Amino acid sequence: ATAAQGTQRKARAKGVDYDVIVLGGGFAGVTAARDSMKNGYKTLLLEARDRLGGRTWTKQFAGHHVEMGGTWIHWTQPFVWSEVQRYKLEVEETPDGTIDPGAELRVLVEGRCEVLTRTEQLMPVLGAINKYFADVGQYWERPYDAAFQWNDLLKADKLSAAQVIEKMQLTPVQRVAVEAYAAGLSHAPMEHVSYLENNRWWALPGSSMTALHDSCGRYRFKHGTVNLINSMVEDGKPEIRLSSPVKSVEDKGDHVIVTTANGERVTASAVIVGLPMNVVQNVQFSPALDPLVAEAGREKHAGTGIKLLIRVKGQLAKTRVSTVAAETHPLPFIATYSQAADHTILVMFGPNPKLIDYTDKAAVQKALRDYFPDAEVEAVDHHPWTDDPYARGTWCNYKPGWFVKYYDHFQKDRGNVFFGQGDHGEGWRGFIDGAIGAGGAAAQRVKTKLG
Ligand SMILES: Cc1cc2nc3c(=O)[nH]c(=O)nc-3n(C[C@H](O)[C@H](O)[C@H](O)COP(=O)(O)OP(=O)(O)OC[C@H]3O[C@@H](n4cnc5c(N)ncnc54)[C@H](O)[C@@H]3O)c2cc1C
Repeated sequence: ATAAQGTQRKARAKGVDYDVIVLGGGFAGVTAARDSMKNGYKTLLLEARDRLGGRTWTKQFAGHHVEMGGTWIHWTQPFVWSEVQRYKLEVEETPDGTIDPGAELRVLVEGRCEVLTRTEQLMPVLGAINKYFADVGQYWERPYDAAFQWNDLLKADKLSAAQVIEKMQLTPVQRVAVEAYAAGLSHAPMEHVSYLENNRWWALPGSSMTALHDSCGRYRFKHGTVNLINSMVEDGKPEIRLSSPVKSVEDKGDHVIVTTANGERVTASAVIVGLPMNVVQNVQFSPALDPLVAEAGREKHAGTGIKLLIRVKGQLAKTRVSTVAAETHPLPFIATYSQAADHTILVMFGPNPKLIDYTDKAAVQKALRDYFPDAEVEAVDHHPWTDDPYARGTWCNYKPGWFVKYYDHFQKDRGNVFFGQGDHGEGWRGFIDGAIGAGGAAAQRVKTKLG
């Protein structure tokens, strides 16, 4: 991303360096910084890494540009889609990523690989997945308004995916598919998967499997998520300091002092926090963070899995193909990411990044051969998001019991410190869309405060 011209502007209040300082340069922070500049404020964005984008990262892998983190977007996601329209960004389709009639589904079950191709083989699996989500209307008639059915949410808050699936009458094949599906949405082991969170995803695009797959696995930025990050930066031109991890934030009442680990000290009238839920407590806030916000960060949201990119020789099947297995298998959910004449890029989502050494091509090939006996793995890559000190997790999903425990404590502004974190909020929380929404809303609240 380009650095900027924010320095040319003067802060409005006397005695401060900036009107607004934004912490974190993911989609939430970049949106907040762009909007603050557009609102007329001298704005500084402080980012710990040497790049912007946070949990999105467009990178080269085995001859393709790929996304190591957040990837798919859709027009049912209002904030990101308005950016796509605003900057006229191109999107491209993913060749696969769906389990629907017409595709081939390989299921590892009871030590064998079942290949489901015909509609009558696939329908019972799709039916079971539909059944898993059958209660959605009871909880999420309005997925942007948790308060609307709050009492119903509280009743189901403690339910894990594992508990719900346990009570369903399923064939072994159906069970594997439903479990892989629930764990795939949450990027977490089954007992950490909140049934309510799974249902929220189902409700958001319109409570159908086609709509869910289209919104979470079909369309992506043709020139990468970095294309939108760069468009926002060029548009807003905030001042940006990379490699500047924030250490402390002190609200003095009429100004806020921000100190970085490099020892820089900058002041502003307002601060917008765009940090991930799982690391926000590493910054020392004065006054202190709400203890429950810090506790949630230490406990960590459910998203702790791995997204692995695998380049394999040739094509694995004649049709579109996806695979599912139990969560104890190293590769429990695979779809096609890109195709070329002589190779295929697969994307794999699993709940446990430590199950095998995912940097080891041979280990990945061995596991892949459970589905495709002749598969030849040419390259693998992933980013260890859960070990990454500036993320400590993948996409945000609440654990069972979190609505009761934490919901009322998230996203509460305090004094001159405003919380615009993509891991919080209503609707597509935990997505690129939710981050843009949260950052934009925080910038708007700052505008109301500063005038
Ligand atoms: C593997 C994976 C797959 C995903 N798939 C999708 C998908 O397909 N579609 C989708 O919409 N979403 C997806 N997501 C989720 C999406 O990427 C995130 O929800 C979104 O990018 C979060 O944006 P954010 O700005 O809230 O947080 P982040 O992107 O994490 O940004 C926070 C920033 O704060 C910085 N930071 C942390 N600590 C400090 C500090 N002390 N000082 C300064 N800066 C700091 C971080 O370096 C980071 O840049 C996926 C995420 C992952 C990891």
